Formats: sequence, structure tokens, C-alpha cells
Amino acid sequence: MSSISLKNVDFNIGDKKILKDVSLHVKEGEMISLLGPSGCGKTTTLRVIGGLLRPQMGKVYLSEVDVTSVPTEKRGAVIVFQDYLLFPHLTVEENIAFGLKMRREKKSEIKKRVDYLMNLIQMKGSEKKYPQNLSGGQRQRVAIARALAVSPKVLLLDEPFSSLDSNLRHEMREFIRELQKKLLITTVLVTHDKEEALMTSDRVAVMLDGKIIQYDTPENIYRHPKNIEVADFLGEKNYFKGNIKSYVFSNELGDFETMIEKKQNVTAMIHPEDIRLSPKLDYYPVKGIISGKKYGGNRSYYDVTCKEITVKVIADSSSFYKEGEKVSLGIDFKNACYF
Ligand SMILES: Nc1ncnc2c1ncn2[C@@H]1O[C@H](COP(=O)(O)OP(=O)(O)OP(=O)(O)O)[C@@H](O)[C@H]1O
Repeated sequence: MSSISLKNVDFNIGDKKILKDVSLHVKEGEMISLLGPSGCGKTTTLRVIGGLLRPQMGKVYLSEVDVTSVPTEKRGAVIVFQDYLLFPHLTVEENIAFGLKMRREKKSEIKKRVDYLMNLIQMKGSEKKYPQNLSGGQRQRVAIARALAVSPKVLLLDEPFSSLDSNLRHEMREFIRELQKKLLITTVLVTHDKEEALMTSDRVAVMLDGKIIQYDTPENIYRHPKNIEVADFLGEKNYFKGNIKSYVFSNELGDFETMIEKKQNVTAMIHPEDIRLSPKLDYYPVKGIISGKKYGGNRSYYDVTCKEITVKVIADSSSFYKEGEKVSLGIDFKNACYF
């Protein structure tokens, strides 16, 4: 097990800056995600950690040892890619044993390790199967077992579940998180899926345009995004612009109590699921009319027009509002996030 540090890493291709002054520390035994939109530099960061790319500037440390010039195979890092290339002509156990054979480990040791890993990925009994006879999820488990066989110090996962269907993705997320907790292997997961990052990681690094914008716990990333770009990337939000004076936030919807004493030109961000709706018009201070509705199973997504603006609200589907219905809205500006 190893900690990982990137210090002021720049990576360019030609004159295109791909990574810009990226610094990151992953503690020993921690699982983190690199989360961001396509093309923001997540995979490049992972490749720099794994030694597949060498940065033009900055340093990479594993357990505080400078490995910037150390080749991948000597770093003790393994990368599992999305298109997990299992060897099609080798059985499951031969695939898992491959790296150990290359290292000329003793046969009895290899057998022990393969047995242990087959148990760990809950695939006992499938040792003699070939990859083409496995499901997508099983193939992914074998790819992870093969990566773990060589007892790496760090595990680097590049969108490993993105080709799986949504149920299987859920299952694999839980599987990898449990496995990681059991083995306490330092793990970096690259994903563009917010839920995946928030659900599996101790901390999440949000990347935009080659930079890490925020690195924090999933709760803090979601509840307290550093800026509007991060907030937007994490999903649809409501923004209210206005001014705060004597703990009163005046915006398009009226005057509301807040925890901040004074601030000009602020934007308050409120999650759609934090806004309450009531059919009783005098129940909450803001009045509106349901102008749009999408049914999403256990949740319903409403657009509520209040004065000139549209407020987005997510409510559980036990409450049922029709388009055109008048409602009142409970919006808590005391606990809003202000930018
Ligand atoms: N070999 C290359 N030649 C030119 N540009 C490249 C090369 N590899 C990556 N890039 C560019 O570098 C940027 C970052 O790529 P990277 O693969 O790290 O992004 P990413 O966040 O992992 O995106 P995705 O989720 O789509 O894989 C992109 O703009 C990409 O086009």
C-alpha cells in the first residue's frame, strides 16, 4: 500500500496544455475519484500516476518516493481500463495467474494466490471458463483480480464500469468499494458519473479543463461546491441572484432570512430536492404554479413558475401535483450555498 502525490504537474501534447498545475494527495488505503466531463484530463492524470505518461513539469510520488522517472512496471501501480483486455485464449485462472507467471513465482504460491482471488471476486468454480463464456460483470471482476494478483501498491481504475448496463454498474460499484475496504488498497477511480464518484469514494477530485477545481469528501463536494461550474457539473440547481443586508437576502422572489450579514451581488444555490412544495397556498411564503412535470419513478421533477422565474423542485412521487396547479414553496435561504 502506498500514498500518491502529484505536485504541480503539467502535461502538454504539442502546444496543447492537457494538465495544468495539478496537485493531488491520496492517503494510504484511501479510495478517491477523478470526476469531470469528457476531455478534462482524468485519464491523462491516471496515466501520469501509473507511469504511462511522463509530465513535462512537476513530480509524482508514491509513498513519498519520487517515481517521476520510474517506469510503470517498477512503480507497483496497475491500471484497469474500461475495455479490460483479458486474454481470450486463457482460462479465468490462467488470466489471473499471468502476471505471477511472468514473475516466475512458484507454482504452489500462484495456486494459493489464484484461489484467494477467486474467492475474493466470488467466482469459485469458474476457474476453467474462458472469457467469452463470462458475463460483462464477471469479466470485469476477473480483470480486477488479475490486476490485484501482483499485489500492487496502488490500483488505478479508468472508467472500468462504463460499458456495463446500469444494474451491473451498481453491483460492480458496491463490489469494488467492498473489495477496496477489505484490502485497503490505495485506489484512484476515473469516472464522469457523479453518482459513481460520490457513492464509492472517500474523496472526490472534480476536474475541469485540465485543473483540479475541488478535492473534498463527497458530502462537501455536493453540499458545498466551490463555484458554480462545479455545482453545475454535479447536476441541475437553482440559482437566485440578489444582495444581502442585515441578514436579509433580497432576490427576485422576495426578502429572506440568511446567516450572512452583508454581501452585494451574491448568487444563492439551492438543490431542487431541498425545496418543499405544499398545495396549501398560505403554508410557505413563496407562491408558484406548476409549469412542468416529469415522472421519474420514485421521484418527480417539477418546474414551478414563481413570478418571472422557474424554480426546479424534486419531490418524492408520493406527493402529486398537476400541471397548472397553484402551490407554495418552502425555500431555505439560511442553508443555501452562496457564491
Ligand atoms: N494522444 C493525444 N493526442 C492529442 N490529444 C490528446 C491525446 N490524448 C488526450 N488528448 C487530449 O487531452 C485532453 C484530455 O484527455 P483525457 O483522455 O485525459 O480526458 P478525460 O477527462 O479522461 O476524458 P474522457 O472521459 O473522454 O476519457 C482531451 O482534450 C484529449 O483530446
